[in-house]
Amino acid sequence: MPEELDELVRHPKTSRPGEPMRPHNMVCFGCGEQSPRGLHLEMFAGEGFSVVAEMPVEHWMEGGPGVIHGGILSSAFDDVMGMTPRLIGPAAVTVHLQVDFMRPIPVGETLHLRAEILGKQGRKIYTEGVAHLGDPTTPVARAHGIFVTIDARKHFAEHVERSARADEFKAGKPQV
Ligand SMILES: CCCCCCCC/C=C\CCCCCCCC(=O)SCCNC(=O)CCNC(=O)[C@H](O)C(C)(C)COP(=O)(O)OP(=O)(O)OC[C@H]1O[C@@H](n2cnc3c(N)ncnc32)[C@H](O)[C@@H]1OP(=O)(O)O
Repeated sequence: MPEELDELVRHPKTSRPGEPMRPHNMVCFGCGEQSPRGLHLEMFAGEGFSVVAEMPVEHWMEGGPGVIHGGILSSAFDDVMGMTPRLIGPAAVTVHLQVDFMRPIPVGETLHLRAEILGKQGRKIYTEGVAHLGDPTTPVARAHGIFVTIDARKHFAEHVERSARADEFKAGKPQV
């Protein structure tokens, strides 16, 4: 992370600590409640510049016998960490995601995820994610990611007609 960082300012309209964060797209694999095969993560604003979520580890998420698949864990981190830019304003997309798998994460447990903004420089937002199984002093995974702010309308303009919700988006309802 660079040494010279911008000041972080909470967006006046973002969720307050304890309040739900609005999904960025109802069919998002991570947080969309209408995603047919998604993680259906419900996220809440935490203290400071953080977002928290809980994810029950279900059988369909299995990778090694009885434990979570690494890609599912990475997806969960991507989405929870990807929600943090909303605390300060514009939408941002992942350009870099690094995951440390520290301990096995068994099926049947509930994964507690917390993501926070470490710093911002220009369009780049540096974030960290931590996951535990109920005891915050024993993390089972950690992630670091860089998100870059975008003009969402322009960024998705070329692809939006492939969306499961293309009609709504094209009708000018970017209400997500
Ligand atoms: C009409 C429709 C309306 C719809 C409205 C819907 C609203 C929805 C809202 C919000 C959605 C949020 C969704 C979150 C979902 C969870 C997160 C994901 O899974 S996202 C999916 C995976 N990610 C991507 O698909 C990005 C693919 N990448 C790109 O498209 C480009 O790289 C982009 C646009 C992000 C940046 O490209 P450039 O050309 O604009 O800018 P450059 O100069 O390349 O990068 C900007 C800065 O970032 C650094 N950078 C870029 N990549 C880097 C990297 N890999 N590592 C480190 N730094 C990197 C660069 O060095 C540069 O830094 P320096 O400003 O010069 O200091």
